[in-house]
Amino acid sequence: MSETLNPYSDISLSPITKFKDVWRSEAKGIVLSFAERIMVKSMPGNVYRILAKDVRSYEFIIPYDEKADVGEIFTVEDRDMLFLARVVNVQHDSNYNGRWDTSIRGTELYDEEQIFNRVIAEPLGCIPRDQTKRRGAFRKAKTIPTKFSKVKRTEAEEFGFLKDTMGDIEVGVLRNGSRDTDVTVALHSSAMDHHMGIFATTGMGKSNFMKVFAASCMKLASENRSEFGLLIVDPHGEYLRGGKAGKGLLHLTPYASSLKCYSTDPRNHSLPEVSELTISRRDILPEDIKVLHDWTGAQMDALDSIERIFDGDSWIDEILDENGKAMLTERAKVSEKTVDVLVRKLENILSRNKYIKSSGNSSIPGIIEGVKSGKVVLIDIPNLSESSELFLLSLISRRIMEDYRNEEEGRKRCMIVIEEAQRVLGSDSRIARFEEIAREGRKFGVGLCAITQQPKLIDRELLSQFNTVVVMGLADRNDRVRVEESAKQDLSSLDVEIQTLEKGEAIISTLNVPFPIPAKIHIYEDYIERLRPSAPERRSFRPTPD
Ligand SMILES: Nc1ncnc2c1ncn2[C@@H]1O[C@H](COP(=O)(O)OP(=O)(O)OP(=O)(O)O)[C@@H](O)[C@H]1O
Repeated sequence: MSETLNPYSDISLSPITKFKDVWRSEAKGIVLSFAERIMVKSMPGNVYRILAKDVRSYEFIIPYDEKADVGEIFTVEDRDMLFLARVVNVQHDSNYNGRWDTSIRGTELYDEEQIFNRVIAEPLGCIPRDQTKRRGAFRKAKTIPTKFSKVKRTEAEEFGFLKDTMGDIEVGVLRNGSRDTDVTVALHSSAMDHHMGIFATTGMGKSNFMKVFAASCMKLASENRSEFGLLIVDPHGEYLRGGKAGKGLLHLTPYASSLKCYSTDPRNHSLPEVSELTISRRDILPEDIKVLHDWTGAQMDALDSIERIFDGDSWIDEILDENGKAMLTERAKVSEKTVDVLVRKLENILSRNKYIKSSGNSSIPGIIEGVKSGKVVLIDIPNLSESSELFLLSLISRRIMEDYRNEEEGRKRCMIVIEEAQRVLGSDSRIARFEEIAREGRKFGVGLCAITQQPKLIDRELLSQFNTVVVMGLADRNDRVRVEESAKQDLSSLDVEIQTLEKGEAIISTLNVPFPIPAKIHIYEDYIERLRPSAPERRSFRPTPD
């Protein structure tokens, strides 16, 4: 049942009521009653009054023709305390106690003085009025603001306390409803080995987010402030030079020294910033190639036997040789037919993945060195199959984990980006390597950044290991529920807001910030312009003209 705005039953002043008349009256110098003043004070500067309801939900009303956006943050002023609350819903409401009077009033269907919008807002916390800039002053609200406290749209300076809680990896600005503020939103490097999930329906801005994130990491590395290296394996070839309209990481020329690129695309090999990707046969273990095919049970057993019988450095050469084949049949009792199929498949893999070389240098030591020194390492593999992508990602991740298991002074932590993460962290499609990193990577300083359009397919328990969640618009209810269930901060009340997010808008739940932050992610192309020093630098990579 809707609550009448006029709390004084003995005064027959109808709610939003007579606003305009009363406002005019005061302007004319007519003395108003206390209740009338409450109404009047709700008008200028869009100040409202809190009406209800409890510690978990506030309600106030605004004129029927005024807007409040889901996600917008309002401040409730209660003497020396400010309570912040975020709009979770807006409803049509009236003083007709739920029964709409539809008789014609003049030319209208309703009496406009009796109708209003009821705003439902979720408390975020409270802060002493004189400490809005002080670190740690903001805390959860354990009580409700006094009834009829003033409510108004939160001003930029009241977000001052948030500036202190932000981290070092800039990704966007704080969004207040649909309005962007000038408060920078930045993630904490220290939270990155606690894993990060980027969840969004297709086209909502995941790749743009990753490029902005990588650009900030490159900036930190160039300033010697990077705390972790970032590994990106890009099967779409969009991060290096950019896509059709967008720009790539190579365009961030001032920080190019913090980017290490490897590519399988010969067109990129002439660029001095890019090395040709080569993987040596010696780098590969039988377990690595398991992701490259749908092997039968017998073939899987044979691969396990190879691991036991042959030397890890030379097993590919040995198995391609007649003596090696014979050894496998004799010592591991693998049937000749299975050995033949296995060898044929292996030859097939080698001919399709030309970056696997029988001799020469491997890129892997350089990749690991790049990550350990806190750089962004980009592995550009356009036109390779999905299985080749997973093979490379899995192989490099294994080598990183092997390295990171040993203590090493001065080494930076590492974050591995996985696109379409449901393929490797799914309830039905897990790859042991990534499951292992999700569960225990943080012990060794290795974190995952899982990007997916379908978080509902990610294993529930693995998802709960993700301490930073960036949600960018999820149309599917099951996807939202899965993310809301596993996020460390309560996102359930933000369901409507998540459904209404536009491209590039996000809700970020992460460690060290007091509530899930509504953000507008920078557009990469604009952001790198901002990062560019005014004096142009001479670099060998010449971006193609726009
Ligand atoms: N922060 C942003 N602000 C404004 N527009 C954005 C933003 N991020 C992305 N967009 C718009 O959305 C489009 C799609 O972005 P992007 O390619 O990053 O989405 P995606 O989620 O990675 O898509 P896909 O799932 O198809 O790979 C961009 O071309 C751009 O027009």
